[in-house]
Formats: sequence, structure tokens, C-alpha cells
Amino acid sequence: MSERNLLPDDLTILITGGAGFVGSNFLRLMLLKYPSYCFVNMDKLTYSGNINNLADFLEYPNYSFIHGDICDRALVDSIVEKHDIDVIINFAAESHVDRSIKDPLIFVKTNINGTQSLLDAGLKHNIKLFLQISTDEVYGSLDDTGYFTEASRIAPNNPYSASKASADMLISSYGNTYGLPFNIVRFGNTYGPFQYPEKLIPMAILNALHNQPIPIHGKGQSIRDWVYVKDNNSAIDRVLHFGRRGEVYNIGSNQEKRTIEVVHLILEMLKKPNHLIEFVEDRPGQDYRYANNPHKIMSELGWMPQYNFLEGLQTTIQWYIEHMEWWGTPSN
Ligand SMILES: Cc1cn([C@H]2C[C@H](O)[C@@H](COP(=O)(O)OP(=O)(O)O[C@H]3O[C@H](C)C(=O)[C@H](O)[C@H]3O)O2)c(=O)[nH]c1=O
Repeated sequence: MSERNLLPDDLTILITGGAGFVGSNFLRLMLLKYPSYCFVNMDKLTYSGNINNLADFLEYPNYSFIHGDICDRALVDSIVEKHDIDVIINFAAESHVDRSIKDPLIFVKTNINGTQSLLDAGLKHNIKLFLQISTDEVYGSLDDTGYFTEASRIAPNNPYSASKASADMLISSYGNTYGLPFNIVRFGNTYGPFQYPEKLIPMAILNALHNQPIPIHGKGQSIRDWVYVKDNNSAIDRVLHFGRRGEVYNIGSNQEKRTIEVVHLILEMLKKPNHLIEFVEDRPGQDYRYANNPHKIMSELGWMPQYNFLEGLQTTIQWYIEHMEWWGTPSN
């Protein structure tokens, strides 16, 4: 078994994409839990990032924000050098599959070239760990049975997942060739507060709240394993502190649902009618099912998901009810 990551007691961590959904939720946990660590948040503030996601932390002495693009190699290099970064956690990514089908170029730029720029800066300045936030989509699609393990074949099916798979391979090649210490964490479908409403759950909640149609691809038969964002946070925290050098960890919560079931639950919880559902053409190359087997992180690092889907969904719905004005009226 490979050795544990060797990290100093007081870490300085560069979080990329920390104004986005998963990154801002993670920073929220870390800023409260580790007041002796320093966090530098670098974010491009694209359409899906929002500086308000961390508004209540702007005055924290151990937190700083830099507006910038991970593809800007000179900027990335200067940040890693100037702040004496120990760990880079890369949340920055273009992540919406439908957008990647319409315009793959930005996915290749941000997800592959951007990752390489971080790797090069990390290597040059001897960081102690590069932690990549990745996805179970790199394994492609499953039938009704079986699960992805860390040993499953990498077989992405759309430009988004191909760009994430490429980044993962680049990272492990830097580990193998140059000895860069790294971990890769591959999540299932993440949901919770602060998610930009283009992904299924926040889109369906907000459309329902505005009595707008909810577009469902095909007949809504695709299956996803839904992981509450706080469970993702605790998984990253465990990998950061206890992960073994060069290892990949799959995250899953064994809470699989069909898309149509998820939307029915949302409508039921909001007491909205089912006729808001509008079946539309299926996504080209739609993946039928994703489901990670999280045995490795559970047995080696003692991680356990804490949130069941109904509880997480209820909390998420409540958050969107309270923050409806953030998003305006849905355009469809
Ligand atoms: C946006 C939308 C989605 N869907 C369907 C398509 C999928 O079968 C399912 C979930 O779609 P969503 O786009 O929310 O997520 P995935 O395509 O599963 O991918 C997501 O989970 C992985 C792990 C990532 O890594 C991606 O970043 C993340 O976007 O609902 C609809 O039917 N209608 C819609 O309007």
C-alpha cells in the first residue's frame, strides 16, 4: 500500500473554483474547521461562480480571494510562489454536460489546459499535494447492474467527461513521471445549496417554484447516485489529511434515483402539479447510469456518507426557497 500524504501542520491551500458550487461549500467547511490554515481562493467568476457564495467569509484573516483563470500560467505560477502554497485543490472546471455538447472548446481549455497549468506551477514550487476534484463520468455509463470501482476502465462518453478523464490522466502521468504527489477524488452527482440552476435538481426546484415547465430528457429514465454536498466535503477533508499518495478515491452514497423520480419528489415536496413536467428530446449520447462503489474510501479512510436523499433534498429545497431572488425567473 502506498504511503500517506506528508503534510505540514499549518497548511496553505490554493482552492481553485472556490466561488462555484462544490468549491464554496468546501471552503465554508474548511474555514470554520481549520482556523490555523490559510486559504487562497482563485476563481474566474464565470457564469456559474458567485462571489456572494462566500460573502460571510470575506473578512476572515486566513482567507483571500484572487480573481483569475487557471489557464493563466503566469498568474498561477506567481500565486503558488508568492503564497508558498502547500496544497492545490482543483475544483475549477466547466462541468455542465449539455454545454460541453454545444461548445466543447472551453471544456478542453479549462479542464485540461487549466489543470496542466496548475500541475506545472505545483511541480515547479514543490507543493506537497495536488488534489483533483473529478467525476464518476470518466468511467462512462453502466447498465442496470454493477458499480464503478477505481479500477474500472476509463471510457468517457461526452466532451465534458472526456476533458475530465484527460485531466485525470495528465495528473497521474505527472505523479509517475515527475513524482508529483497527488490524489484524485471522483464524485457522483452532487446536489445542495449554492448550485447554479442548470443542473437537474436546482433547475427543477426553481422552475417549479416559478410554475415554469421542467424539461426532462427522453422519458427521464437515466439513473444517478445523488451525493449531498456536505458528504463530498467530508470526503475531500479525509483524502486531504489521510489519503495515500497517488491514489484515486470514488465517492458514492448508494442513493440511486431515476431522473423522473427525482423530479416527482421535488414537485411533491413543493406541492406543485406533475403537469409542469415537459418531456423533451434526449441528450445526445446520454449516459444511462452512474454508480460509484465507495468501498475504498470507506474501508481505508473511514469516510461514511451522513445524509439520506430525502433529508438532503428537503434542505436544498428550503435553501432555494430562501434564495429565489438570487436567480431571477427561469428563461424557459
Ligand atoms: C439539466 C437536465 C438534466 N436532465 C437529466 C440528464 C441526466 O440524466 C440527469 C442529471 O443531469 P445533470 O445535468 O444534472 O447531471 P449529469 O449530466 O448527470 O452530470 C452531473 O454529474 C456528474 C457526476 C458530473 O460530473 C457533472 O458535472 C454533473 O453535471 O438529468 C434532464 O432530464 N433535464 C435537464 O434539464
